[in-house]
Amino acid sequence: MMSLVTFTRNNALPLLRTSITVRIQLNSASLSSLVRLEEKQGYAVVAMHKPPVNSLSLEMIQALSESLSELEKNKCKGFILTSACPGIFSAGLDIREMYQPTEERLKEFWSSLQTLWLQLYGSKMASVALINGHAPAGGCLLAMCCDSRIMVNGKSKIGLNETKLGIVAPFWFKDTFVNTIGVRQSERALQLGSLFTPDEALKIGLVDRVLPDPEAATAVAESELKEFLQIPAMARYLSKMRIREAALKDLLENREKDLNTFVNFATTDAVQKGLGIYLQSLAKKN
Ligand SMILES: CCCCCC/C=C\CC(=O)SCCNC(=O)CCNC(=O)[C@H](O)C(C)(C)COP(=O)(O)OP(=O)(O)OC[C@H]1O[C@@H](n2cnc3c(N)ncnc32)[C@H](O)[C@@H]1OP(=O)(O)O
Repeated sequence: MMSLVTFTRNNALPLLRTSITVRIQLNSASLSSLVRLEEKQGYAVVAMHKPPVNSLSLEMIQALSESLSELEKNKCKGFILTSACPGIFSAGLDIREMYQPTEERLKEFWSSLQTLWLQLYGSKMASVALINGHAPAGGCLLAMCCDSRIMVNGKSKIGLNETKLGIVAPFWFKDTFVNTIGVRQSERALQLGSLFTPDEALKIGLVDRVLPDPEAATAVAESELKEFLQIPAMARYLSKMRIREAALKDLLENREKDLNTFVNFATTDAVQKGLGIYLQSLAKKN
């Protein structure tokens, strides 16, 4: 057993009740640095660190889940979700998990993603996504689960581009999208698989602020999180649930069905062929 996540204290006045270093015991020796947790004054920074592109493999998804559980266990009030990989927030689901998979791993992969979404979208903690790079598909989903999104300006894009890969975002991705940018924008963007520049994302409400550089974005993310944390926690959380609870309930009640739908769809010849071609196109680029 090796630690997957290290949680390092660097502040003298923590709200989080942790010892100097908390190590979460998980089941693989090779996963020790996928998520970096840093304790700040009154909140935490959760930084994804799976170079080159923070793709959401099974292990990465589980590492994020474990990190959130650890924060909850330590009564953390809020966190900033960001990336420790320059230029990339997250490239979304690891396509290799869905390409020529074993059924067992594919099921565990999807079930872990469901768990992460339920945890993040329904979190009692306040959260801000500091989007410091590309955020397609699953990367966009992670950002949308947060209470606020601050994006660094530049060449990065954000959106749900699943249709471009010949796949379909599941209903709970769609629900998260609709709750963020509304029905009309979602219907159009989902069909087209649109990826938005920071300014375009700002215009449709997919992000809340665009800042010129990572330093400015970090400062704004911190002040944004502090603003959320100043609101009485229960009132803030229940208000958030007014918007999110229907979507959360829908997945909770239909997890098994959603899992079967995903496995059946992902393993069709057409999807496998499409994913293979997409992977090749990514590799050719290099
Ligand atoms: C199947 C049933 C329905 C399922 C519904 C699923 C819902 C959500 C699906 C997803 O999240 S699918 C993932 C969608 N993501 C993308 O389309 C992004 C693809 N990647 C890119 O566009 C680019 O990599 C980038 C993020 C813009 C970064 O570009 P950059 O030039 O910096 O890096 P690359 O050279 O392209 O990539 C480096 C390296 O990483 C590999 N890679 C990139 N993205 C992924 C990924 N999502 N999964 C796995 N691997 C990925 C890429 O192939 C390169 O590998 P090497 O060539 O270095 O081996």
